[in-house]
Amino acid sequence: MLYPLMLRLEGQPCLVVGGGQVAERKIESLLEVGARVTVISPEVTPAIQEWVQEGKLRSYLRGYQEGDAAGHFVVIAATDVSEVNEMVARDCFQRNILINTVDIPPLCNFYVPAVVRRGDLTIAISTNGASPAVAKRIRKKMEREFGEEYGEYLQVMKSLREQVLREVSDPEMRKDIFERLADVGLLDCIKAGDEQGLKERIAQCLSSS
Ligand SMILES: C[C@@]1(CC(=O)O)c2cc3[nH]c(cc4nc(cc5[nH]c(cc(n2)[C@H]1CCC(=O)O)[C@@](C)(CC(=O)O)[C@@H]5CCC(=O)O)C(CC(=O)O)=C4CCC(=O)O)c(CCC(=O)O)c3CC(=O)O
Ligand SMILES: NC(=O)C1=CN([C@@H]2O[C@H](COP(=O)(O)OP(=O)(O)OC[C@H]3O[C@@H](n4cnc5c(N)ncnc54)[C@H](O)[C@@H]3O)[C@@H](O)[C@H]2O)C=CC1
Repeated sequence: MLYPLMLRLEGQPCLVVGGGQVAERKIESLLEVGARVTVISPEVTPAIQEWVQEGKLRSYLRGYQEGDAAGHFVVIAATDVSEVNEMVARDCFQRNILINTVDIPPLCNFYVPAVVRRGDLTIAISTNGASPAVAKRIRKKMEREFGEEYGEYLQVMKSLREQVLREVSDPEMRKDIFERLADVGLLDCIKAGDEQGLKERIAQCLSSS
């Protein structure tokens, strides 16, 4: 069984070995969260080439050499040559580096989940490696269920939470208010563009404290 984590990778050195379709997908998700990405691969896809030209990542256009993984926080071994991916994984296990080996699940100490993002909301889906295709399908289903309104909803909830943390000193009372706010249908108001209803419901929750 896997332990789910949300990692803060901003500014962290991450290495992707290989520059094909799978590497491209993993690089894109690393760049999205502000990781400092290096790619090592004799050849890269046009999209990766473009990111390099835009200065979004560093590239070494050559094969992986033993020890290249050293000094990285996260490494993704994404070549189409299993022996190379195995060497990368070995380097990482020796150094306690987080390693995702795209073609050999037992040589991963983490898997990449399918992800839905709506502002501060992140939904990560994993099938424990049983079926990435199913993870993708569930991701698409969740994308339909959790619309863009969740971004605004969580912004509202976040600022209300900050306000309550500032203004209400009793933790029990705060907890009650947060649960009422989460329960009172603010999402529906946002979805319907009902500003008035939103204000009324918030006021109701805050005043009955
Ligand atoms: C173990 C894991 C390691 C890791 O990569 O982290 C892994 C391993 C492997 N994937 C393979 C194949 C495919 N992977 C995808 C897609 C995704 N794979 C992702 C994650 C993971 N894949 C991890 C487990 C995640 C979990 O726990 O569920 C996703 C979620 C995240 C991402 O990669 O960004 C992303 C969907 C993102 C999205 O759309 O939302 C598709 C579908 C497609 O490409 O359209 C196919 C073809 C269909 C199929 O095989 O199901 C193969 C066999 C290759 C071969 O046939 O040889 C292996 C190796 C093996 O299983 O041995
Ligand atoms: N985990 C996942 O999500 C998935 C994994 N896979 C697996 O991922 C592997 C890679 O798939 P693709 O990206 O489609 O392959 P690809 O053929 O598009 O890319 C392979 C890349 O590896 C590079 N490479 C080859 N030898 C290298 C070396 N010695 N050092 C550094 N880079 C080297 C090549 O230059 C190329 O850029 C496949 O073998 C497949 O088993 C496939 C689909 C999904």
